[in-house]
Formats: sequence, C-alpha cells, structure tokens
Amino acid sequence: MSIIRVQSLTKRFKRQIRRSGKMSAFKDFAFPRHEWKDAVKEVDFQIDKGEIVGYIGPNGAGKSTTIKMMVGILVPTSGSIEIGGLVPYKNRLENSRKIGVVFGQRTQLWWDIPVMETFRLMQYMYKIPQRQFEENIRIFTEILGIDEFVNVPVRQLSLGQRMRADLCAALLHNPEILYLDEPTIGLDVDVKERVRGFIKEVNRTRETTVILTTHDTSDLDKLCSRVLVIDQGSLMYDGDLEYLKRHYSRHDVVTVETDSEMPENLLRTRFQDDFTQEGRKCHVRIVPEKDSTADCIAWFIRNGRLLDVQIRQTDIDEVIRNLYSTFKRPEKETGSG
Ligand SMILES: Nc1ncnc2c1ncn2[C@@H]1O[C@H](COP(=O)(O)OP(=O)(O)OP(=O)(O)O)[C@@H](O)[C@H]1O
Repeated sequence: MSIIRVQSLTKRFKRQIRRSGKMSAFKDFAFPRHEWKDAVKEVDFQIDKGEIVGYIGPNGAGKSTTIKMMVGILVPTSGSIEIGGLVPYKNRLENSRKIGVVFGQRTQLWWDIPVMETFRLMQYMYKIPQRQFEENIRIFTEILGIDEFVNVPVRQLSLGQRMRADLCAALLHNPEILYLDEPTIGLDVDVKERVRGFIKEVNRTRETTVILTTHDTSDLDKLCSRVLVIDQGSLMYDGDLEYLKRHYSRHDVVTVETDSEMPENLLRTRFQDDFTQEGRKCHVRIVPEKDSTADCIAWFIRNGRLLDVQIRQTDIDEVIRNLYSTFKRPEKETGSG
C-alpha cells in the first residue's frame, strides 16, 4: 500500500541570467534577463509504508527540490504528490504531523536553549501526550546516547551530538514518514553507525517510512535496498541498490602491500587476470560474482606478510556517471525483481 504517490512531478524555477564584462552589474539591474530551469521534470514514483528508500544523484540533480515539494514548502509547477492521502502544499499543517524532517547541514533546534527544552517546545507545538513524550524520550535517549548532553544549549553541541538531538526531535511526535537530507554528513565513524542503527531501529519497530538523500554509499549499503536516482531533474533509475551497483559500478579495487614480492603464478592461480603487480604491491579487482573483499584480504594474510591494505570502493557519483553515460538520454530503468 503506497503512502507516497508522486506523478509527473515538475518544478520549474525562473532564474536571472548574469552577464559578464563591462557594466554587467548595471545591465543586469536595468535590463534583467531570465531563463527557466526544470529542477524536477516529470518524476513518477510510489513508496510503500515501512520502506527505506535512498534518493540519490549528483549536486544540483533535484533531490532537495523534490523533498521540499513532498514536505509542502514548495508548490509543484505541474504533476501531483500525495502523502498519506494529503496534498502537502495544500495541507501543510496536517502533513507536518505525519512527517519528521532532518537536514544534516542545518538544525531545526532552537540555538540558545538546552536540548530538553527544545524537546518540550516540540511537545507543545505538536500537542504530544505526556506519556508518549516521556516514552519516546526514554527510548530515543537510550539508543542515541543523548542523556549526557540534554541540558546543554544547542549552540554548544558538537555536530554529532546536534545531529542525534535533531533526529530525536524529528521523531517525538511519531511521524509516519521521516525525510533525512544527508543525515551523516561530517560525522565520525562511531556517530554515523549510531545514527544508522537508530534509523534502522525506528523503521523496524515503528514501520516508519524513510526517504534518505545522501552522498555516502555506506548509508545506502547499511539502510536501503531500494534507490531512486535523479539527474538533471529526471528520474533515471528506480529499483534495487545491488542491481544498480552490479551493473553500473566499476569494481572495487583492493591494494595490498606485502613485505616481499609475491610469486606471480601464485597470484594468478588465485585471482586469474583480475590483478596487477608492482613489486611488493598488488592491485586486485574484486568481481562480486566470484569473489569478495574479505576473502581476498584473508587470502593475502594466509599467503604473505601484510604491510598495508587499501580498498577503493565505488563511490555513488561514479555509479551515477556510469549510469548516465549508459543512457545517453535520461530514462527510467526498473531493476528490481
Ligand atoms: N529557488 C531556486 N531558484 C532557482 N533555481 C533553483 C532554486 N532551488 C534550486 N534551484 C536549482 O534547481 C536545481 C536542483 O537543485 P536542488 O537543490 O534540488 O539539487 P540537489 O540534488 O538537492 O543538490 P545537492 O546535492 O547539491 O544538494 C539546481 O540547478 C539549482 O540551482
């Protein structure tokens, strides 16, 4: 049962064209020239209750514009959006009770007051019953480990602490849908893991639907099985993450340095033609159908003395570039099932 239905969604912005050269500022002011930009073009998708979906694409692809229309901040130029039966920009207040939003780059919390006071203000604004409020605070503070800084003003929090407080605040009113815009940007590895664990737990226990934009492939790997890929406003792919990675990524490369040069015939027996050697360094291309990074490293540990290991993983921008060059014109592709 779809909780989100997006049909032929388009958002067109009018932008001023800036001139260059002599008197350009004056000319721009006196004789402004404009162009139209389709930030989102004829986008269609549906999302079921309880799904976690990655919404990805390069910078300027149209992700935030789509999310802003789903949240109700922007009005579509054409097409339709229905969130749990509501049209977001027409029913902003009702829609806001169904959704939680977290932007990694900016906080929704009040800068000058302690975290717990912010939560209390949220309780007041969303009319959250006391029991629900207390229970959520208890559960969320435990999983996110925020009890040690609930009395600290938001402005004094580190980025990782602020992000955890933001996540907690966004979920206090038990929203059905959670929009996360780059939720792990700038966080250290431990906090990233904590945030991902929390998102997973909320999705599992409350069936919260999660839409996530990210440039971090690990977020996708750990959280999403389905991704939507947008580029230049058009939806290029809607389907399985694994399918996308298998078909459009270059393979991961493991570079291993050993204390002495390994015999080429030994390497060839194990890795056939999927390696190159430069003295004590060996680069192995991991072909997922027949090998894994872990097995490759384990083999080197058994057969030589390791000095260094580097793994070059496929980054999602590279996947998208490959996807884009495969389809000369943006097209939709269904990879699931
Ligand atoms: N208010 C606006 N007026 C004019 N153009 C806009 C406006 N908002 C966004 N755009 C343009 O629409 C396009 C899509 O922008 P959007 O912010 O949705 O991209 P994005 O995929 O979220 O990018 P990023 O990953 O960098 O956040 C960009 O070309 C951007 O310059």
